[in-house]
Amino acid sequence: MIGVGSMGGAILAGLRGPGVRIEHPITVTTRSAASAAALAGDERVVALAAEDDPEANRRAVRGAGLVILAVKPWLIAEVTRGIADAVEPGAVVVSVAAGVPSTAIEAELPPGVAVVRAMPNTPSHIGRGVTGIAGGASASAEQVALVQRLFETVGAAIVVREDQINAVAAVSGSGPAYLFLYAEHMIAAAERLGFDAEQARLLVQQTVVGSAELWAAGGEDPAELRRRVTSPKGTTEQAVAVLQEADWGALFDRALAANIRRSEELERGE
Ligand SMILES: NC(=O)C1=CN([C@@H]2O[C@H](COP(=O)(O)OP(=O)(O)OC[C@H]3O[C@@H](n4cnc5c(N)ncnc54)[C@H](O)[C@@H]3O)[C@@H](O)[C@H]2O)C=CC1
Ligand SMILES: O=C(O)[C@@H]1CCC=N1
Repeated sequence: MIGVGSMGGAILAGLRGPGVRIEHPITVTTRSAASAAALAGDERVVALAAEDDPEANRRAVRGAGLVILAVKPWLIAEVTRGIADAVEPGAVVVSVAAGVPSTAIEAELPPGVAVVRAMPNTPSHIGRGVTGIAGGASASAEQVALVQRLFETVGAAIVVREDQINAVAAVSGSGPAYLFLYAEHMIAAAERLGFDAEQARLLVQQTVVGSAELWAAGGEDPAELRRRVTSPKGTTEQAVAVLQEADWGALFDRALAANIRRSEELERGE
């Protein structure tokens, strides 16, 4: 794995979690020596720092059947170019970057190396992620299935068309941020009602986590779960009516469209 930041770190943490068996150590590269040192002491991970060793990325990919690129979108081409002659023939290179088409990565690699895009999210950290996976023209269905199995070890994974990856990024890749934004605002509103910071955080965190687990446990439609909270002529319906004034349908359409527009800008190198 090249790059162990927020997303690479979440995937790595998920892979190191209980229930995942790692047969061979995962070689990862970080930019700084301090980040590599933080990963020392676990026999399942070999961490090399680009700062210490300019050959780190090339060393990491030698002998690897599966390579995950988890650097920022604008570094993907440069990093891929740097490892191109060290990648094993027949290897699968997975990019989790938003806004970098598979063709741009394939262009940097020798023929015979497959490129697969994956759009995961940070709950992968605790094995609860969801990932959209799309093979480039260079990838076979078996190679796409292999990448799907990898991401299934850190959550759920679905195969989509590459032209849907930007939409996956908008919905679930960025999705945790929307939920945390909700939590931030709810905590602030609770504090304005007079709760101290600790109480406000507990009330909101337990509500978010408990509601999510309730949904996961029963699988009912969220509209039904909402109905069960909303007593006719009760208090919830008053708050929900105020919230609905914001026209969440249109608001989410605009937010997701802005997200997708940014992926398209990244695709154009902007
Ligand atoms: N953060 C998220 O929730 C998600 C991020 N992604 C994608 O994941 C990729 C990484 O994003 P983040 O993890 O958020 O960024 P980040 O900045 O936290 O992580 C990138 C890491 O790559 C390291 N790095 C940079 N150049 C390197 C090099 N030459 N060799 C080795 N390591 C190097 C950096 O030091 C940094 O730790 C992006 O392409 C993004 O589009 C995709 C889905 C979700
Ligand atoms: O914000 C970003 O660009 C990345 C892609 C999806 C989530 N985080």
